[in-house]
Amino acid sequence: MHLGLGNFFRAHQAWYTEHAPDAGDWGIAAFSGRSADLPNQLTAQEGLYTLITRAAEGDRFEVVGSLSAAYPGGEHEAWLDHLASSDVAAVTVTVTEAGYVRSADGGLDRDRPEVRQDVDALRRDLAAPVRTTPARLLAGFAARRRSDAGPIALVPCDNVAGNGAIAVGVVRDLAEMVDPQLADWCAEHVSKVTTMVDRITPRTDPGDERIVAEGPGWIDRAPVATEPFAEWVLSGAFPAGRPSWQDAGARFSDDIVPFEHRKLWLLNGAHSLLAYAGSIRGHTTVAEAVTDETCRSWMQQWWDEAVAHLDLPAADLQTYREALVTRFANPRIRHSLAQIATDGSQKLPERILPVVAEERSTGRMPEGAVRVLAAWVCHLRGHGVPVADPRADELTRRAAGPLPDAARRVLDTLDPHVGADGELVAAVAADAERLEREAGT
Ligand SMILES: NC(=O)c1ccc[n+]([C@@H]2O[C@H](COP(=O)([O-])OP(=O)(O)OC[C@H]3O[C@@H](n4cnc5c(N)ncnc54)[C@H](O)[C@@H]3O)[C@@H](O)[C@H]2O)c1
Ligand SMILES: O=P(O)(O)OC[C@@H](O)[C@@H](O)[C@H](O)[C@H](O)CO
Repeated sequence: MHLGLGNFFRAHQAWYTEHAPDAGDWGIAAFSGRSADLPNQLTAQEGLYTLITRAAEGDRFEVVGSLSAAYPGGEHEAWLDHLASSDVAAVTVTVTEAGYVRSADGGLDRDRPEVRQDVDALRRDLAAPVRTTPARLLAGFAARRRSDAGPIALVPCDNVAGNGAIAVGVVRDLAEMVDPQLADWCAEHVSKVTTMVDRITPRTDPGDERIVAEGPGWIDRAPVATEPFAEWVLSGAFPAGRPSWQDAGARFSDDIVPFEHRKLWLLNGAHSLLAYAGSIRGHTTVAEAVTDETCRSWMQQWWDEAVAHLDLPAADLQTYREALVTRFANPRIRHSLAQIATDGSQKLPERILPVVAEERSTGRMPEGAVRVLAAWVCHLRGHGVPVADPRADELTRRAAGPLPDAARRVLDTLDPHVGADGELVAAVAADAERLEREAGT
């Protein structure tokens, strides 16, 4: 099963399943977050869709057939029925960083109104409709317990370090509020799988339907375009089995941390830098921003700081950096900076702050990281692409007004230690002033 039926899942987990040699033994029932458009369209196409692999030299087309059913998120009964079946061995999840509804301490944000509503609903009836991801998972596991369908693997595929522990943790936090015995059942039956996922997959371009019609000649109302590169590293047990993803290129590792950090800091960190600083400089896509010499030098500066804290061979990291420049510069992938800039409050703690903490603990001022934070502050002050963030109101309020104080108020929301670091705040404020000056405001 999958929760978070969107473009990335279709280009990544569904594609790995399609390419596993035992693909014929498996199928995926996928549920959207809420919207019905994509699941309904996919159902009308019998779950089939075109994956366009978009290289700089041209497109390759393939029909992916691993999706056996697609449901709007609201179809809660179907969700429970599937999870209650012993045929289901694993549930993969892509619901964005914000979808895990965590508080600053990393656990479930118990005070969020939607979490409170779900707790009340589940206390009344474990099969009641619920909205948040932790509650949907918990309700599904309760249905599985009722039907005695056995263990299952929980496989989050969002860009968050330690995503396995995070997903299991928010479900456990919720279970303890709803039914402690269910928490015990989950501890015994839900296997935590941690993953590093990578494949740049932007929103579908409106012209892609026509490209598919004119290329292979298929009528497809839901194609998805992605880059040629794909990587999946997993760590954890699958007690009820899984497709042979390793034969489709996935890697299983007991030590996933260096891979997670390499990807989140180098790829996603650079993406965030380009999204905020690049859009302030007038760019709209990653490919445009990365051809700007200034943005590129800022990116290299950030990478120099980040790689110093990665426990991987230097030559591998250099190769990875060079490949990233090529991937970002792919002129045929239109990855909008506005899409990447969303939810900065959830992303920057993953992508930038671990390096800031390491650097500051040695007394250094990481100028590359400072620039990312400064560009985010400017973004919250109205520069570059518009703000879209679950905490947008609070953040834009904090970011308004004279700069050193505004920067401190904003950084405080990411991590109170960061907000309390006077030298860092001053450096971010000075950089933000510079960026605003250069942007002509
Ligand atoms: N697109 C990429 O290049 C890429 C690469 C690696 C990882 N990812 C991960 O996958 C996630 C989804 O990316 P996508 O490109 O598929 O996006 P998308 O917008 O195409 O699909 C996202 C899906 O998640 C659901 N969703 C969104 N917010 C939710 C929430 N708060 N609670 C529950 N469901 C929610 C949506 O309804 C939709 O079904 C990213 O946030 C990221 O963590 C994406
Ligand atoms: O998907 P998000 O919103 O977490 O982040 C935007 C991009 O940085 C991200 O999607 C990358 O393209 C992806 O992580 C590449 O594997």
